[in-house]
Amino acid sequence: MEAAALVCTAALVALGLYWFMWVMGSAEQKGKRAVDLKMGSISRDKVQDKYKQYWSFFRRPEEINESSAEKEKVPAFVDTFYNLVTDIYEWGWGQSFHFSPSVPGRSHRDATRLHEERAADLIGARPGHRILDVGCGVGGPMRAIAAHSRSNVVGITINEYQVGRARAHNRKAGLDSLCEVVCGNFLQMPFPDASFDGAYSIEATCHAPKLEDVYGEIYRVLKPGALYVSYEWVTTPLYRPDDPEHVEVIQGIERGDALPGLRRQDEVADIARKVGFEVVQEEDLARPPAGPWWTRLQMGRIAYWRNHLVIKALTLLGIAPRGVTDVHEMLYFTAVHLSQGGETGIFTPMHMILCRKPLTAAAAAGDSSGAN
Ligand SMILES: C=C(CC[C@@H](C)[C@H]1CC[C@H]2C3=CC[C@H]4[C@H](C)[C@@H](O)CC[C@]4(C)[C@H]3CC[C@]12C)C(C)C
Ligand SMILES: C[S@@+](CC[C@H](N)C(=O)[O-])C[C@H]1O[C@@H](n2cnc3c(N)ncnc32)[C@H](O)[C@@H]1O
Repeated sequence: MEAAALVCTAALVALGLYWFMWVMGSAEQKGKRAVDLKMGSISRDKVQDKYKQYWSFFRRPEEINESSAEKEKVPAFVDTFYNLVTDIYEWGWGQSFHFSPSVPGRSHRDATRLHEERAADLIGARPGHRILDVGCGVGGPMRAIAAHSRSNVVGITINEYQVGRARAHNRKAGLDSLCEVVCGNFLQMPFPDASFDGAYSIEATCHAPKLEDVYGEIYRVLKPGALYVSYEWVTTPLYRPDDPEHVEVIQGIERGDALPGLRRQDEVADIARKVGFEVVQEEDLARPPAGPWWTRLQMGRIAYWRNHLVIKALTLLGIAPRGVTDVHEMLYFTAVHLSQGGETGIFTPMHMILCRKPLTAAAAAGDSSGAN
């Protein structure tokens, strides 16, 4: 009898562990399981070192912009960052690596899709168009936009591992005839001049040390008359650089998100005009009546602790590589800083700017008008 009870208890514990670690996947989607957490293209034994290198580079984000040698290193460290975080993002957030305003009565998944479709509508994407996705991640937005507009979307990301993930997801979704993914640097894109009918970037250009460099490249590859929309990460006018608490929050966001210094909201349109764009519309999509984007991060507190335990256990069992716990801990603090940035209103991840490449070069040279 005692032996039977022991066997039953052992079976229950084993079942519980299996459920906790293998079945209970992400907070949002069951696309990625904890046991499949890799660290991109980094080999298992290098994860901890790579994380340390990343952290020592981005620990003092304010210093990166002071030296051009440091600025040049940014894309390589951003690539390392996405090797470290891509699987954790997919596991704990889903295939769209961005925020969206919450929509009462709708799921996060719906709110995410609506935010993505809005970008497609703003640039008038339609069947037959060739649209560029600047910094495409694993392609969540690309698939939503291709399915919504039936346009052909070409995504570019600096991270090879994301290219593989995005292509696999595209195939699985049956959208590989509309979606293409290229590995490359958006500061020097491998596309001919005037080869796209439209472009968008969702929470990606914040990784560029100089916004004019990426905007200049997007301008180059767009056809005259084509539209470009971006959801930008910026500090708002409520941010006070002389308030140590504000500085702590903003630097926390920069460190944990591989950002070489956040820009101010009022800088973005000037930069777009500087490279030749006409600014058609500009709006912080996080402002009321939009629902708060940061509550999704806060509601996940219990999920973070569960995830932390799962990752710790998998590391102890030798299933997840050493270093994953450090990356996960960094992300936890990033989430705290992001939600403080949202609550205080000093930061927004969705400052929307809609730009047009003028039809003629003369119009581009002559444009110094403001947004209309
Ligand atoms: C645009 C960027 C990324 C934005 C977001 C998609 C990510 C920013 C912070 C990430 C996360 C923080 C906490 C993680 C949590 C500890 C873990 O258990 C599960 C995943 C997180 C929720 C993770 C998910 C993605 C983010 C919200 C930047 C990089 C420009
Ligand atoms: C936060 S993710 C957003 C991904 C996608 N837009 C989404 O919303 O799911 C930022 C993306 O920008 C890409 N990126 C950052 N710097 C880049 C660069 N210099 N060249 C190309 N891609 C870059 C990253 O690889 C990543 O795919």
